[in-house]
Amino acid sequence: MDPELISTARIDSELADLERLVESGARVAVLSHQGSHRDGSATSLEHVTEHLARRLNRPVRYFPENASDEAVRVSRNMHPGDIVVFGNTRHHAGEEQGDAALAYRFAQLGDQVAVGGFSKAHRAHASNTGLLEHLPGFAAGSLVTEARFLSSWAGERPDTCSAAILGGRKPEKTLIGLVHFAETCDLVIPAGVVLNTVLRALGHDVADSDLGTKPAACLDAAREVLASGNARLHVPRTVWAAPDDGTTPRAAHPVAIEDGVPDGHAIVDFALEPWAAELLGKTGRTVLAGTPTRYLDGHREASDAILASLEPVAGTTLLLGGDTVAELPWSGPVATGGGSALELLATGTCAVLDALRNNTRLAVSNLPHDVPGEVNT
Ligand SMILES: Nc1ncnc2c1ncn2[C@@H]1O[C@H](COP(=O)(O)OP(=O)(O)O)[C@@H](O)[C@H]1O
Ligand SMILES: O=C(OP(=O)(O)O)[C@H](O)COP(=O)(O)O
Repeated sequence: MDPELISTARIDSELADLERLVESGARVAVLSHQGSHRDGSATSLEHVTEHLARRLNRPVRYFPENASDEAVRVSRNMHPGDIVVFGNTRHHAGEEQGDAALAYRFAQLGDQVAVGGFSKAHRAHASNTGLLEHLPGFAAGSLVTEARFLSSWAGERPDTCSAAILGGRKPEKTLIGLVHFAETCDLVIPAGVVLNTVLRALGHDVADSDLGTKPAACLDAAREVLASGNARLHVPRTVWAAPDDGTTPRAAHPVAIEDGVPDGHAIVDFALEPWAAELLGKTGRTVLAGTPTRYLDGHREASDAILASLEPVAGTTLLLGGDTVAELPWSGPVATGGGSALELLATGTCAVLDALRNNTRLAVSNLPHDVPGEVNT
């Protein structure tokens, strides 16, 4: 595997669709995302092209732009069966803002959209919902497969004991996951940044613990969940705190939560209470979204205890999310989307699925002639 690709699961889930398209004579312009314009983490996707070419056993070209006249020229010179990966959509500020002019430029690369990439189906971005304002589109097999698979996990199951473990760093784990599963599950185990937020909402000192990218909104959501009293929440008596950036496993030490996390320290792990481990072993359905601890940095106690309590059996346990699936040793059922899967489970839909439903009108009419103005790059 390419060392830059920690996990290829999300790319590989699109291979069958790409094969089907080229075999039917389509010219395939691939638009995909990684990182963010906001923090400068978006990089070239050339290494992805190499992986695709290897897996598809056919040439796949890379063109680093996607909204320029040159990119449109490249797309118009493609032949049936060609695949070109265009530049990372996150190089543009307008992508995550759902900028209409940028979406229009993306739409010049083709004449229909096959929407895959389930993991970003909850984002109303220029390259997914935006593009569907301008071109007729359809759900690629990868999107249909994940959405259909997850539908059996939606809703409540009063006939069985259910649990949710919510970890990781992204705010969706709190804003969607904690809020939703507190209503529908018998046991919720806050972990990762969700745990730090819940401990803070309970009035504990979490010192320099990571509170994610939307700390205020997540804190409000955690307070509401606690005030509702709906959920049986696991709150550990002991957490593991590490100084500095927590990357040295031996530097972590146990801290009684009542004593508060020492200054200059951050929570990196926690001790799963025996009653929760026992209950997890008896659940009929458990969802785990977000790595529970700083697993790759060697902080593994709670993650290992949780995984040891779970059965890797279809219909019983589901692991959700890019990093979660890539980081944890797990051979059971998974979904490649984290936030998108939580959104689908909580609301029954996602931004992209809604946009596809609205797009049927466009699919039978002519393409729009009104060209928005400036591209926001
Ligand atoms: N206590 C913690 N503090 C900071 N980061 C954490 C903590 N626990 C887990 N994490 C990090 O969360 C990351 C995964 O988060 P996230 O991106 O939300 O998951 P996913 O991609 O599966 O949706 C992991 O890389 C892990 O190191
Ligand atoms: O949310 C995502 O994955 P995740 O919820 O599994 O972390 C998608 O990769 C979307 O990426 P983004 O969070 O950069 O918009």
